[in-house]
Amino acid sequence: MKVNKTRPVNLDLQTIRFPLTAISSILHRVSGVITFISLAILLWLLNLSLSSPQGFAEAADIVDSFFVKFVLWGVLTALFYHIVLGIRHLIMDMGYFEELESGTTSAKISFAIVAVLAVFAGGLVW
Ligand code: HEM
Repeated sequence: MKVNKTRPVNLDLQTIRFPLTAISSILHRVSGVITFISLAILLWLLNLSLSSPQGFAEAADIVDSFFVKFVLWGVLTALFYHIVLGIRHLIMDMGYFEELESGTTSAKISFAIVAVLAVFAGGLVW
């Protein structure tokens, strides 16, 4: 087969820019995996806190550190991201926001909603 050697080739990763819709999609997968992994840890923590008064004190002690609170905030934010962008996904499955322009706008609006929910998550954790 004859190959056209003059066709444009772009392998310079520094010049490749992902569109916002692609970034929102990748982060949706990442947030789903984070939610899946953190579920086991959160269920273990819930079980510990419900096991006995000492268990509750132990669980409260674990959560009472900046690092753990920061991780909990990240987990909650990932869950909010997954839910908000998941709902956007389901709306797109119904045939809306499928064009580049409306898809980019809906991604921006979803990001803004997640930012508000991330602040709310911070209020819950601290
Ligand atoms: C425990 C809760 C949840 C976990 C662990 C979870 C995890 C995941 C994972 C790992 C994926 C696969 C992502 C991929 O392969 O691209 C996924 C996809 C998806 N999730 Fe969730 N999810 C949860 C809750 C939710 C909720 C509450 C919604 C509601 C909006 C939702 C909506 C979706 C949608 C629409 C997809 C498909 C995305 C696509 O087709 O690319 N998920 N989820």
